[in-house]
Amino acid sequence: MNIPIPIDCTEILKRYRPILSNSHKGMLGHALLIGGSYGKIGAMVLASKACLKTGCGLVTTFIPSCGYETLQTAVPEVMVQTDINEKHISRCEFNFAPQAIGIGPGMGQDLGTQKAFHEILKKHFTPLVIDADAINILAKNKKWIELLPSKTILTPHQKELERLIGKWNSETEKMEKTMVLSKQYELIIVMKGSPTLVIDGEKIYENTTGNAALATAGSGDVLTGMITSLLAQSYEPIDAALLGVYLHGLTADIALPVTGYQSFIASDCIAYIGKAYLSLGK
Ligand SMILES: NC(=O)C1=CN([C@@H]2O[C@H](COP(=O)(O)OP(=O)(O)OC[C@H]3O[C@@H](n4cnc5c(N)ncnc54)[C@H](OP(=O)(O)O)[C@@H]3O)[C@@H](O)[C@H]2O)[C@@H](O)CC1
Ligand SMILES: Nc1ncnc2c1ncn2[C@@H]1O[C@H](COP(=O)(O)OP(=O)(O)O)[C@@H](O)[C@H]1O
Ligand SMILES: [Mg+2]
Repeated sequence: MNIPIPIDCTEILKRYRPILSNSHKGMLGHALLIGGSYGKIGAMVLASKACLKTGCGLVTTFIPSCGYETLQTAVPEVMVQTDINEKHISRCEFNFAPQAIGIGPGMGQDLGTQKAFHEILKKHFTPLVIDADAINILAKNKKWIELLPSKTILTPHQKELERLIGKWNSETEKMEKTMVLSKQYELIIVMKGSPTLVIDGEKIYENTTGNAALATAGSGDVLTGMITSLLAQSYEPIDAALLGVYLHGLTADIALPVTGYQSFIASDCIAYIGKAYLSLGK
């Protein structure tokens, strides 16, 4: 097994691009986040706010219509397009060309939503981040994995990974199975946990930031928004995955002396993205 490459400050500074003084929002990417369902619009509030706070110029969400007012009120900077269905996504049609799409947070797995997701995979070749229920839907429809563009980023937690690759008997077997999937379909797999590992074919990266404060509802939804933001800003997919995971962990490390472990919530993760960027020192 290859030795993991640490995702530390040195590795990140090789990949991080400071903002140009003449930047305008049109140069900083337009991200599309697709997800949410009745009772889980919060996942999209978190993901879309994190996407903006990570530097994307424009962010549009596509959600079921029940979430319209909630999202517009919670994050006025984010644009909202709605599905014809009230409670879950059933037909995903949008009227612009995003630089990156993040899909899955809070989306649910209704059969209509599965069909809509299949249509997106058949029609769009935009750089993709696949999380949560989008991973669960792929696990139920394994043939659809072939439709993912090369270097699509998947962000499973342990249970989602198990749904995707099946059970394992040891950590080594878990890694081997994940690497097989990554190599077979040219996917970048962010194995979320403590620590988070990023698999890109033969390469294994191990994150050095983050702590148990992140064990809180919605912190993965925030990570999806952050990685989608970096992809939309034209980072290479592997750089977007590594920088996203590193900054996400840093928010919790910086916040810890203020919030402690227990009171840190996903919204704190978003609030500390600015300090995480500043700590890169550029
Ligand atoms: N405010 C909102 O709108 C929010 C919306 N959300 C949305 O909800 C949807 C469902 O997402 P989800 O991850 O909660 O459900 P699911 O995939 O069944 O996993 C749960 C089970 O998996 C396990 N497990 C989890 N993590 C693990 C780990 N690190 N290591 C090991 N095991 C782990 C654990 O199993 P256990 O250990 O209990 O057996 C647990 O019971 C999804 O769309 C998401 O985006 C949430 O983000 C919350 C905020
Ligand atoms: N003990 C921990 N140490 C470090 N990071 C953690 C820990 N627990 C959770 N995390 C991180 O928090 C995030 C949780 O993601 P996920 O389970 O998808 O949450 P949600 O679906 O509620 O948004 C992942 O990035 C994971 O690595
Ligand atoms: Mg999650």
